[in-house]
Amino acid sequence: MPTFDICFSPELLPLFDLKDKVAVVVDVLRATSSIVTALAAGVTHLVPFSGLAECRAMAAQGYLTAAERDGQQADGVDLGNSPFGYLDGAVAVQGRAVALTTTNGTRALHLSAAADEIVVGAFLNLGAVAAHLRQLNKDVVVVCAGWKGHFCLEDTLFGGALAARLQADFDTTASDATLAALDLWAAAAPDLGGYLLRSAHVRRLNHLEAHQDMAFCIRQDEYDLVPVFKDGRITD
Ligand SMILES: O=C(O)[C@H](CS(=O)(=O)O)OP(=O)(O)O
Repeated sequence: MPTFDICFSPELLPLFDLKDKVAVVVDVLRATSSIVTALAAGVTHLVPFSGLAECRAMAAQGYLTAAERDGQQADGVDLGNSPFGYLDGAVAVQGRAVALTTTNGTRALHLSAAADEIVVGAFLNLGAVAAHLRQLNKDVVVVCAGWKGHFCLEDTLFGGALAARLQADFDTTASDATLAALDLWAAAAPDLGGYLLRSAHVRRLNHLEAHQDMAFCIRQDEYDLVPVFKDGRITD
């Protein structure tokens, strides 16, 4: 049986050997939820950047630019980090490519480069990711983007939810991280929204008046797509 492990923060990635494994990068609030939503809304592909300047420069190549720092949309770009940016019609996204940089999510994607395949996970595409992993039948590491290197509840809960769906097909008992995430998921699942109200990121989003984002990002199985980060691009 393939193994299922969880890396609670990108800072812990040096302890993991991603070679020959599938990395599922997750940043529920909000980068990977926005990536999944962008592709569902008709974006052709996304290119994640670490730096703002490189991201902004992609406008010259016809890209829409999406950039966020500390939760706020950066100056001089088309979109921020809210999934609603791809849904509300203020910017026409259908058929466009997007250059993206965020505080935590794009960093986690780049730091997972050693993996055999890098999958973008969110509650929004939880079932599609689970089905894809079952099909690949390889060892999995969920890479939680966390917040500026710190552990965060929402990404860990995604790891627990994914482990719960894969318990019959993967060894989810070998790592304490997975066992802890499964327990956390069991505690939170009956009222995920209520549970997450206590989390630091939800408090940050509420402070930024991005109240609807959490409610949207915790919807499960909203989209049946599996974004993969390969050769610098994220495509479905
Ligand atoms: O925009 C977000 O949700 C975060 C930034 S912060 O944690 O709110 O400062 O970025 P992400 O890369 O999606 O974690």
